[in-house]
Amino acid sequence: MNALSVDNLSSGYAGAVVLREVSLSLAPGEILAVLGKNGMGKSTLLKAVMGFLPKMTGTVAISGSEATKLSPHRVARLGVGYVAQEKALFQDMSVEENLRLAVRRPDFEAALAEVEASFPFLLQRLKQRAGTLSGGEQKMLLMARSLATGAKLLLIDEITEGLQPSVIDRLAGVIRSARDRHGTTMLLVEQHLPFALAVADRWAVLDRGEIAETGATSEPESRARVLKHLSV
Ligand SMILES: Nc1ncnc2c1ncn2[C@@H]1O[C@H](COP(=O)(O)OP(=O)(O)OP(=O)(O)O)[C@@H](O)[C@H]1O
Repeated sequence: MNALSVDNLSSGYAGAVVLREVSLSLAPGEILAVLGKNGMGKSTLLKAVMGFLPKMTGTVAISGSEATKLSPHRVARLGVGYVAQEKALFQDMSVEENLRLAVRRPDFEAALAEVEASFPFLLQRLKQRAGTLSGGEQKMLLMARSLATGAKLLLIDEITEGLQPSVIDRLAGVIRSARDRHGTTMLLVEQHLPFALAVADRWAVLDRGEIAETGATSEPESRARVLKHLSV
């Protein structure tokens, strides 16, 4: 059974159709990178799957459960985490409070172990107010927090934006390791092509709200095939 199945999904904003009959599926533990130029509908896809936007037509199923009409809260309860700047941190709360609020499991120690495995520097910052972390550090906390929740499916929107190259490399390792240890399935929207190709198993290019092309990242011609769509 697929961890995520999206079938013929169309969605958008008050009268404007952005996604047009998008279909994709992810097997459990699979990582799919969605690429494309600015404004092609990548973030819209994640928002529609998460339930922030109305689905005009089509269906979404999460681990076989029908999720097309569910609110974000109910989608989250199916084990889905949404990692995006706009659903970001509680700026006035400490790093620890941010983790405690997101991680509802009783064993907070296990969550801290997950943080240590991803970005250990955060353990020295538990009492610091999240809003006083640097932009890059906030992104690392966002990612560490999502992994610590134990979500089965993560929807990750441009996590690399604004991060320095060494942190991007570390993040790639963190994501692959989390997938290998927990079998987390991930749908990630990315602008950073080398990161996307290093982390994902498969890629899909969105062009004006439609899936234009897909491939496996193991295929040597992947980079050239994606770049063809990204040139202005
Ligand atoms: N709240 C909104 N109301 C109306 N239109 C919107 C809204 N949010 C996004 N759009 C439009 O939907 C289209 C797709 O936007 P989306 O953010 O999904 O693109 P994207 O592929 O993620 O782009 P980028 O790489 O620039 O982040 C754009 O034309 C955008 O202007």
